[in-house]
Amino acid sequence: MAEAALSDDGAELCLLAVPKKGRLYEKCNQLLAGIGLEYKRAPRQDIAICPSMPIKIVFLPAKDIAQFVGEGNVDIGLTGQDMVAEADVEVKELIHTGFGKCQLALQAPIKDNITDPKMIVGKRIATSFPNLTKQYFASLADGSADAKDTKVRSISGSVEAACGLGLADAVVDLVETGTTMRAAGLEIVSTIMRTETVVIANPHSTHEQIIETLRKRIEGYLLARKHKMIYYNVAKEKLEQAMTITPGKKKPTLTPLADDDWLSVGAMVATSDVNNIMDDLQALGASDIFVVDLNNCRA
Ligand SMILES: Nc1ncnc2c1ncn2[C@@H]1O[C@H](COP(=O)(O)OP(=O)(O)OP(=O)(O)O)[C@@H](O)[C@H]1O
Ligand SMILES: O=P(O)(O)OC[C@H]1O[C@H](OP(=O)(O)OP(=O)(O)O)[C@H](O)[C@@H]1O
Repeated sequence: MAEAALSDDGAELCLLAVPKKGRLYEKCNQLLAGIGLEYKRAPRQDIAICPSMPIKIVFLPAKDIAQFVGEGNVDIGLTGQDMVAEADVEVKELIHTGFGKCQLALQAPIKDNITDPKMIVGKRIATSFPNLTKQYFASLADGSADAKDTKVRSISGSVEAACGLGLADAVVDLVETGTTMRAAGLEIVSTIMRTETVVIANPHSTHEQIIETLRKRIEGYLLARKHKMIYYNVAKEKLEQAMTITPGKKKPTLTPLADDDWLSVGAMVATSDVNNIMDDLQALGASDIFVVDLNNCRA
C-alpha cells in the first residue's frame, strides 16, 4: 500500500485517478468539472489537490489506473473495462459511463481471408493486451498443443501496423469506427470483448463515504447528460395523450394556467428522443414547447 496522502489538517486524502492523456482525457476532465471537482494543476505535474473535497487527483496512463486501483495505491479511478480485464485485478465497478465505447478485436489482413479465429491459432499475434490475448487463444485452442505455439508479442502503440511490417500474422487491438483497422488493410475476425469507460474503486478502500459521494455525483451528472427537460402547454382534453408522449421520469409536473382549459406540462425526456417528442407534441396541438439542457441532477 502506498504512503497515505494527507490534507493540510492531517486527514488522509482519497486518491482519484483519471487518464493523463489519450482518448479519455477530455471526457474525464469534463466529468470532473460537471461534478464540481475543480483543481489547480501546475504545468507538468500529475497531481492536483481539490479545494472543495478531501481528494487528491492523480493523472495516470489509463493502463496503470486499473492496476493501481486494484492494488489499493489509488482509491477510485476512471478507465476502460478493457484495461481492468487486462490488469486482471479485483475492483468494484461502480458506474458504466456510456463513453469510451469500443471493442477489443482479433484482426487479420483482408488479403489472407481468415474466416475463423481458429485459423490463427499457432501464429504470431501483436497486441498491447497480451494477457487477454493469451487467455483468448488458450480458450480457442481447448488446450491443444497449438495453443502454446501461438506467439503473443506485446507492443505499446500503433499495433495495427504490425502485420504490414511483417512482425505479426494478426493483431488484437481496439476498434471503434474501424478507420484505423481499414487503413492498415485489416478486418475483424472476432470480437474478444466490448468495453466502455467505467468508474472503479478499490474494494478495501477506507474512503467509503467519499467514494459514495463521488458515485452519486457522477451518476447524477451522467443522467443529466442523457436527458433534457421539456415544457409545453396543452389543452386539458389532450393531457392523457400528451402524458403518453412525455411520461417523465416518474410522472410529469402539471402546472395550472390562467386559462382553465389548458395546463403547462414539464417532463424529463431522453436527449436522443427530444426532436421526435417535439414533433409528436406539436402534432397533438401542444404549444409553446421549450427544451432546456440539464447541467446536473439527482434521480
Ligand atoms: N477508438 C476508441 N474509441 C473509444 N474508446 C477508445 C478508443 N481507443 C481507446 N479507447 C478507450 O480508451 C482507453 C485508453 O485508450 P488510449 O489509447 O487513450 O490509452 P493510452 O494508451 O493510455 O493513450 P495513448 O494511446 O495516447 O498512449 C482504452 O483502454 C479504451 O477503453
Ligand atoms: O476504430 P477507430 O475509430 O479507428 O479507433 C481505433 C484506434 O483507436 C485507438 O488508438 P488511438 O487512436 O487512441 O491511438 P494509439 O494507437 O496511440 O493508442 C486504438 O488503439 C485503435 O488504434
